[in-house]
Amino acid sequence: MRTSIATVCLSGSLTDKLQACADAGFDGVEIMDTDLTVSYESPEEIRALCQRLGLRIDLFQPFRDFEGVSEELLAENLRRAEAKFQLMNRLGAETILVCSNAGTATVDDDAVVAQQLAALADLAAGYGIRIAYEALAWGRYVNDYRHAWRLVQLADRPNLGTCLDSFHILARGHDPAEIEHIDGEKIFFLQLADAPQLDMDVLSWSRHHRLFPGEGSFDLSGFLTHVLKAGYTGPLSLEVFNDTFRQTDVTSTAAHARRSLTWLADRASAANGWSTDRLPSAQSPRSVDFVEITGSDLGAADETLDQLGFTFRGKHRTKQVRLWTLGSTRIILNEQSQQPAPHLSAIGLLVDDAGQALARGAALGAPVVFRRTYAGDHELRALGAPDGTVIYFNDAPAEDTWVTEFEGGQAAVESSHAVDHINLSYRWHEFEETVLFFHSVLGLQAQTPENVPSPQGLVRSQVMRTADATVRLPLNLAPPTAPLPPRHIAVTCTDILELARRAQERGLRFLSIPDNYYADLHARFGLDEDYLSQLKTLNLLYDRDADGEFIHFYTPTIGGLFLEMVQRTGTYDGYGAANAPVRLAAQRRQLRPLR
Ligand SMILES: O=C(O)c1ccc(O)c(O)c1
Ligand SMILES: [Mg+2]
Repeated sequence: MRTSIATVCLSGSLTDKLQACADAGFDGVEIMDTDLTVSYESPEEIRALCQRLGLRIDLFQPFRDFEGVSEELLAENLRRAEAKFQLMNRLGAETILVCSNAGTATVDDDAVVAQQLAALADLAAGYGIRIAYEALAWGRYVNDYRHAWRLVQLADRPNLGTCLDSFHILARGHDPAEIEHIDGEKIFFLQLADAPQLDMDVLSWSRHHRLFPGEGSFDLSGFLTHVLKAGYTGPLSLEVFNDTFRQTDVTSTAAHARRSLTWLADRASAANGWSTDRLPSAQSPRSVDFVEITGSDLGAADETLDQLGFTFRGKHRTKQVRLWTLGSTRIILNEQSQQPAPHLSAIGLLVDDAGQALARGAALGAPVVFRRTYAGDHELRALGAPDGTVIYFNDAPAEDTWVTEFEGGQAAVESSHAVDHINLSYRWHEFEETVLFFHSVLGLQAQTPENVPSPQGLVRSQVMRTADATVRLPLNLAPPTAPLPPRHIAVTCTDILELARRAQERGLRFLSIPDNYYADLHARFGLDEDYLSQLKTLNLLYDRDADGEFIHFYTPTIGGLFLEMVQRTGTYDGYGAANAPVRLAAQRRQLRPLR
């Protein structure tokens, strides 16, 4: 697999971008015309830099609004093109992307348009240049890849081919299977971009919301399969116009981009039984093995866990670490930290093969985290998620392995309590990369995102989970100027009223819910007065849909996190989304800004 990336995906100057592309291991680049225009380096200097960095200039782009025009405009467009061909000769770029006319086209006649493309190709031939013609989804007359391909066939020039861009094809809902009818040698270039499913005009969707493969909802593995089956042998190139990636650190975004192609090539190979570009197989987590909370003073966490009915299982024999459990929920309190505020620092996952999970993550560029272990301690392997949260893998039963290292606590109490979900919050620049991390490394599926209003702006919420929903990670994206919302661990129970009452007796102060919420609950669900007043007394929240009910409560925040107890009835599969704004507003009242 040869890889390439358009300079428009990244922040910085052209030279910054080229350096970052080389560092990330790309083989080539698509140089955007404007990136060169705003550079102080000459085309020869950029060419020499690319050579030194081992980058091929796979494409120069875009050339706009060429075809389907009057004779007079055609002459002007050919003059404009010739100047770019001369520039490309200096740059050492051999292929130019010509996108379908979205601005000045007045002639909707395939014979005429093909003739004009043929004239352009003939002019380009004199400079040794190839034309890759791309149908923009919003092209005036040409906006379907099949139409662009018909025009390329009609024009019939050896140096004229087509450029396929997954965004334009999939955003319009055009069937990608017909790509297999195109002669592979005539697919001069392939651009790949994912995107979330959005209901908006296609131009804005394309210019602002494209994502790297694996981060959106397009079936790019299926798309790539069609292109490869057609016989395309050129580079897989990323062309992702995205408002966030244009601002994020160029080096890490280039690495993030490169990882998305490693994942995609593996997916396509796996789907087709090909042996090339394969990664160690994804280890879908079976369950949450543990959650670790770190901070220099975790006394408040001990108190809260005790009030919720967790069992203290003891102190670690060699480290300043304690363990609390409730059923299969294991919470580790780690005081080996300089950072005073308690925060959710690590998640342990039970997988079938921890070595394989680690190898896959490492092959996808996730840092392997080394942890000092003492003689006799069970060794857990770990990767760093993009925000630094550590993900541990265990493939042996916890109670028989690392749990035995804790001493001086009480015996385990059998119960059905388990981790329901772990809610993780992120800053604006960490989010997409985290989605790609959980999807590519662990095979978690992204659910449809939702926006939750908070007093400091909209919080984007996107759940990532295993196919069987045993491991669920709702990810929250903080508004850019707001403090990071606290993270939380939600634990299941079967009798939440009883559990809440006992917790209250032990002194737990629940996150206080306003009376207005209960008036709204009454209006929405017509709950029995007595039940409603029990919910209100205990600060419980309630949701219901056709599948069942969801009853839950929150503890006050402890530094950067809190706990939630939840009871699901029937097959309720949500997270009480209607209650999230109530929680965010309630927490705002008691929160001071974090990190
Ligand atoms: O948004 C655009 O104008 C644009 C330009 C060039 C491309 O290859 C493309 O896919 C979109
Ligand atoms: Mg494109």
